[in-house]
Amino acid sequence: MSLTELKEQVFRANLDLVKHGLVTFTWGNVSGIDRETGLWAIKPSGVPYDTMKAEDMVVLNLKGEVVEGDYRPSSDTPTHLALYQAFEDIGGIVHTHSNTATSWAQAGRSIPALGTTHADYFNGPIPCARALTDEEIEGEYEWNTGKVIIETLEGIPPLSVPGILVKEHAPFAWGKDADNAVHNAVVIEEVASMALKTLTINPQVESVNPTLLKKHYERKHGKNAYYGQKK
Ligand SMILES: O=C(CO)[C@@H](O)[C@@H](O)COP(=O)(O)O
Repeated sequence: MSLTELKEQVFRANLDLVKHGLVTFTWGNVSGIDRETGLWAIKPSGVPYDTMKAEDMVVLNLKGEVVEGDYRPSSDTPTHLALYQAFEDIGGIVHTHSNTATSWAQAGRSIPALGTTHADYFNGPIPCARALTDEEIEGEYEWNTGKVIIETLEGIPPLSVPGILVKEHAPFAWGKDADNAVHNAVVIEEVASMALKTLTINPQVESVNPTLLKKHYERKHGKNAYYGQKK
């Protein structure tokens, strides 16, 4: 993929956050990586979405060095870098402050899998990573945010649970590319909202039947997936 194509793809994915109502002002970012070259692009920090252009995307390598771009990259760049370094399967990352998912994060609660909408995308609860310590906040804060995400995902294949909440902060989502990561960020907000309503209507609900969770997850993502059309 050319750098122009990568920047265009990441730019469009960032605009999709606006289209899906996942960002207020500049509160979010999307990145995407070309695994063949190890180069990745992320939106510039604090640039309004309505004036941002594809050529404003900042390109970095997997050491975190900027290789192209006139702007300062997203403030969350070290978090994205930590995740790309740790998880070779992921090709795109999204961070938002979408309302309901952020409310779960602020409450420090994982989002339980309560039904098939959730199970179609997440093979289990959407975990809530711990809050950062004072030392982690005062040190390399954004890098340490990546570190607590990686710590929370230990033993979980990242594409089977393509997103997480960070306590006192907000959601992060990922996917096979930038578009897929945005798709998963939309799903996180939707299932966060549904779970909140479900538990408001009936606080006794605990979890979807695990057999139903497995069926729905595997029919979309399993070895013998049959949802949708053959590629
Ligand atoms: O988390 C926050 C703010 O709390 C940031 O992710 C958000 O404002 C987006 O910042 P950038 O414009 O990507 O630097």
